[in-house]
Amino acid sequence: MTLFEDLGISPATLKSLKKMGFEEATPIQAETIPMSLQNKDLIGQAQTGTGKTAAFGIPLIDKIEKEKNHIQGIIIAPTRELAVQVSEELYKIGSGKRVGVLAIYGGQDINRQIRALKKGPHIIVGTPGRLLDHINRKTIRLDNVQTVILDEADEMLNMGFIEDIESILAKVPEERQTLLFSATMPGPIQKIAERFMKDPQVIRVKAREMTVPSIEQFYVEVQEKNKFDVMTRLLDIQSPELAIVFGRTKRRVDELAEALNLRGYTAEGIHGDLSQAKRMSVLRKFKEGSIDVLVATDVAARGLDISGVTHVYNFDIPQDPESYVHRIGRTGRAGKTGMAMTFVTPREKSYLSVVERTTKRKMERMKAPTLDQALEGQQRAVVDKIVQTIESNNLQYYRQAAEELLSDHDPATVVASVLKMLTKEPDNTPVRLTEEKPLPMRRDRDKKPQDRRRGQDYNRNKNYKPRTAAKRTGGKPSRTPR
Ligand SMILES: Nc1ncnc2c1ncn2[C@@H]1O[C@H](COP(=O)(O)OP(=O)(O)OP(=O)(O)O)[C@@H](O)[C@H]1O
Ligand SMILES: [Mg+2]
Repeated sequence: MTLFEDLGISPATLKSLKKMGFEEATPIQAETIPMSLQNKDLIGQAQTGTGKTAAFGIPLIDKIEKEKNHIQGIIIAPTRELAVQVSEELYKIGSGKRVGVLAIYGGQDINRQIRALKKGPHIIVGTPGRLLDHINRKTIRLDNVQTVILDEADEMLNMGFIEDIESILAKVPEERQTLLFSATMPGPIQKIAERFMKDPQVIRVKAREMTVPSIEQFYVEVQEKNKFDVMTRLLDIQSPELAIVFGRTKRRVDELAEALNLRGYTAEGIHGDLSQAKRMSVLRKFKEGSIDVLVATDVAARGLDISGVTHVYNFDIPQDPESYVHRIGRTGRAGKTGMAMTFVTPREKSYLSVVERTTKRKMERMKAPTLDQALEGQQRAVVDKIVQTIESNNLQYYRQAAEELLSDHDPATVVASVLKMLTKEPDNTPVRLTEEKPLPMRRDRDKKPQDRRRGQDYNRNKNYKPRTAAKRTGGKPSRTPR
């Protein structure tokens, strides 16, 4: 166990951590904070949900010279939502010291950002495209930046952001500290390290598995055409508090969200073709619990930290093990437990073993549930709710009606009809889902990272040409405005 007090952190920052309820440092924090405070270049890899944000955020905040009103640190993140989330966490860590943190991302009014920049923030968290925009307009100057952090570095490489990042780093003084963090560090990340870092230390938190042990992992073998029914039955049985469903493409995400709504679930999709306002509002509703199911593409959910996500459904099996790790890592965060279900069609079974080999963890087989089991699950959920209501013991206004009912009918009949009324019976409303082409039979183990994002373009760099996407869909990949 490592206490933050033993890591050389200033009292002001320790005070903020206390306020945030952080009692002890996680392993990646314990290992990287002291080195980072000494300005070393680092590559930090640790499992999802283990506090990498604070691992780079705490020393960054600590090193900020408060009186100097210029940008001293920048953090680059692959998506707008992640930039916002990271800036919020940093703001909290820096609240004791009153450090100025600003998120800068595409889809938000640039003039508003320029006004905020004039106030002299110490730290900027941004997406590559919009950061570059401001640099070119000279509304962001990086001459005094001492620390650069790439969060989800491997993802930014996948998305084709490398040239944007290179242009940004060219404006930062050479004698900076550069940090790279992600739960996955596939081979090509070495390229970034060689290009942008000075003799980086690699810190990998030693873990037997690449995924956290507190996530139970299952696979369900199912034919493509039965996937949706199986998923809704599982949702009925498992009754997640909050669930994330992953689909392979943006079209898939839209169709799944619509289909789930048709069957009576409150679901909304999130992906790169939606307006920024819509993306933000969907996430807000999901966090507040007014949506139970968030349907997402891989990219949309990278790094997101939403408490209360108890279940992850891989409706389409991910194309590579890294995506799997990040997808299921939306649950089981900060020591909580979670459950992940991966649907696999017979043709795609080889992907399952590739995932298992990489994560060094076997998924347990789960049988597709029957309709009866789904009904049972729903009933159980209602029974639980009734028990909770009994325990809350706030029933005086209902007693008289209850006693009248019981004088005319036997108790079991009364309770059974209440159960029937409250139970959401499994719903077979027909839905329309365009069949996804199965993933190609797997031969090559090391696909080029650029080939991964078929149809998933998300704030992507203009120089990025998703070769396979254009070919397969016959259309030009769209691009979200910066
Ligand atoms: N030392 C700590 N004690 C308690 N909670 C912590 C601590 N450090 C971080 N957390 C909380 O744990 C959660 C996960 O942290 P974070 O989002 O930084 O994980 P991550 O390692 O970046 O995951 P991912 O790989 O998915 O991006 C957050 O809610 C964060 O506030
Ligand atoms: Mg993170």
